[in-house]
Amino acid sequence: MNALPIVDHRGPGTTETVVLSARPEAIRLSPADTAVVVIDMQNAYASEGGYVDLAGFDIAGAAGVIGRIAQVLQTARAAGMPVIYLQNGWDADYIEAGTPASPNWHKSNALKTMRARPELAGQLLARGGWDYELVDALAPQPGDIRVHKTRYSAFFNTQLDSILRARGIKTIVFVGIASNVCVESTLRDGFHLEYFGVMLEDATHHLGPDFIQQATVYNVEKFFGWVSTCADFCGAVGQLPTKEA
Ligand SMILES: N/C=C\C(=O)O
Repeated sequence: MNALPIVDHRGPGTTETVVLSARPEAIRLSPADTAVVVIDMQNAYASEGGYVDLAGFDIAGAAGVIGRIAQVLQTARAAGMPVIYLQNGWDADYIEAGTPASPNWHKSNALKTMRARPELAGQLLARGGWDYELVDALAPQPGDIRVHKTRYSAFFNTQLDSILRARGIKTIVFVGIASNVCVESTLRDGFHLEYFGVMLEDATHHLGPDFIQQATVYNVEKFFGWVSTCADFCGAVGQLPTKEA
């Protein structure tokens, strides 16, 4: 029987690789060129009283995602994979958010919520505020990298691409919120920048109806990358030698 296909973008001689079970096919990972990118795990998107909760989105699934992301990050760090946190938001004066000349001004649900509820002015997604901060349960560890972004895709107006290329990263494992907004936007842009994107579907959470998560998973699996799970990632990467911190 023919062996199942395994995607592998490395040349001969790469050591320390594992095969991650994924859809539509398994993909080979190496800590030498794989990073875990944590999208927007901020109070704004995952905590009660944060921006998306105030905007009326259902964040009930966020707590489970936080626990699974914590497992993924612990496993990735032990294997020596870079962990890169993205935080979405703007300066306290919202200069970076744009004006009515920017579609962000019109589409950002954070900005629209503050315009509808003036008592929230200056509180949502403002750098330095609680809403913008990462959730306590996923506090960065020594060696982790933090990148600020001002739009959905982490590849616009940021140093993410050069941070990844400067480390020889070719594969990005995505976790975080929101699956269908910042996660999918960044994974799609990563595809066009020649990165192999892997979405850990149970370590992401969507904004909107449940079918939205299925739609993003379908898009990634069919057009932009690969889909796997927290358990498969930890099971595979957990087999790699532990790197000294
Ligand atoms: N990030 C995902 C959505 C938003 O910021 O409104």
